[in-house]
Amino acid sequence: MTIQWFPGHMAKARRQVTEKLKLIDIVFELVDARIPLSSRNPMIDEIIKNKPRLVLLNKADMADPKRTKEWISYFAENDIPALAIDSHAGVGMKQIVAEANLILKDKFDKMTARGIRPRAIRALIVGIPNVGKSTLINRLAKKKIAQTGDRPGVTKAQQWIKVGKELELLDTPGILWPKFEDQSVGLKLATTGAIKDTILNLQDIAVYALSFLKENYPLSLKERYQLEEIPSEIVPLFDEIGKRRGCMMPGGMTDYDKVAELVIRDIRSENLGKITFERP
Ligand SMILES: Nc1nc2c(ncn2[C@@H]2O[C@H](COP(=O)(O)OP(=O)(O)OP(=O)(O)O)[C@@H](O)[C@H]2O)c(=O)[nH]1
Repeated sequence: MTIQWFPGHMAKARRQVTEKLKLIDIVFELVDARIPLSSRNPMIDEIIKNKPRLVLLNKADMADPKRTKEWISYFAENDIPALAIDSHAGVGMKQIVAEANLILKDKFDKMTARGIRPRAIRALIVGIPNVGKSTLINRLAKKKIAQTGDRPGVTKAQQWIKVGKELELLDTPGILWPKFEDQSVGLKLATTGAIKDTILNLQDIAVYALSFLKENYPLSLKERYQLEEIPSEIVPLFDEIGKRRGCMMPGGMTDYDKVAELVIRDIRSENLGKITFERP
């Protein structure tokens, strides 16, 4: 479902998350491992304030493992614990519980010392649309949780989902908006499929993606499209890919829309390998 983020919706989404923060011990901030900055909410620090937090770099199966390591170090240097996970396959689920236990150890030890009976850690998943919140909840719950959604504007009763004995999750995640201010953020969100293609021009997205790949993953580009050399200009690169892939119009002109579509599809289905679009 696409959400139109108007200022009123943002305020409401923020209020809903703020309300839920009162109920929980820790926030699991879900980001896309391929674009860990662009897939973050720009106001997240201000919204969650000093609530303990664990950043989860989701879809790590699609990201460049070398870059994922760099990102985890980057977050650690900023005193934010982070883990790489793949909610789709269920990789990293045990580490989430272990890491949450570690982060909250002091708080829970103090509670025990004061004679408060140990209880499960309570967590809330937050993230921008399409980052994998429902997939993660279902993975952790080990069953499919009904998707009633917590769209800005829709309210429902809170329910806890048990994850083993040690963790409880709020069943509806907090949905927050991405950064929109910066054109390159929009292009990255579109390239990875986080926002609908119709919002941005397909050729613009492909120009961004191909320019990035040319600089950062030239070998993947060469291999996928059987290019001997990568043209230094973007239009000849479109032409070359078009020629190799039969994206031509009658009369021998390159069908640029078709090339754009093909490239974007290839990126999203990992045909160009594991790619990360941002470095710390
Ligand atoms: N490869 C891969 N795909 C994932 C992963 N997690 C989620 N996905 C896919 O990403 C898409 C979006 O996942 P959802 O769980 O619906 O995302 P969401 O954050 O709940 O989205 P909204 O309901 O729009 O807020 C789905 O197609 C998932 O299958 C992952 O770790 N790896």
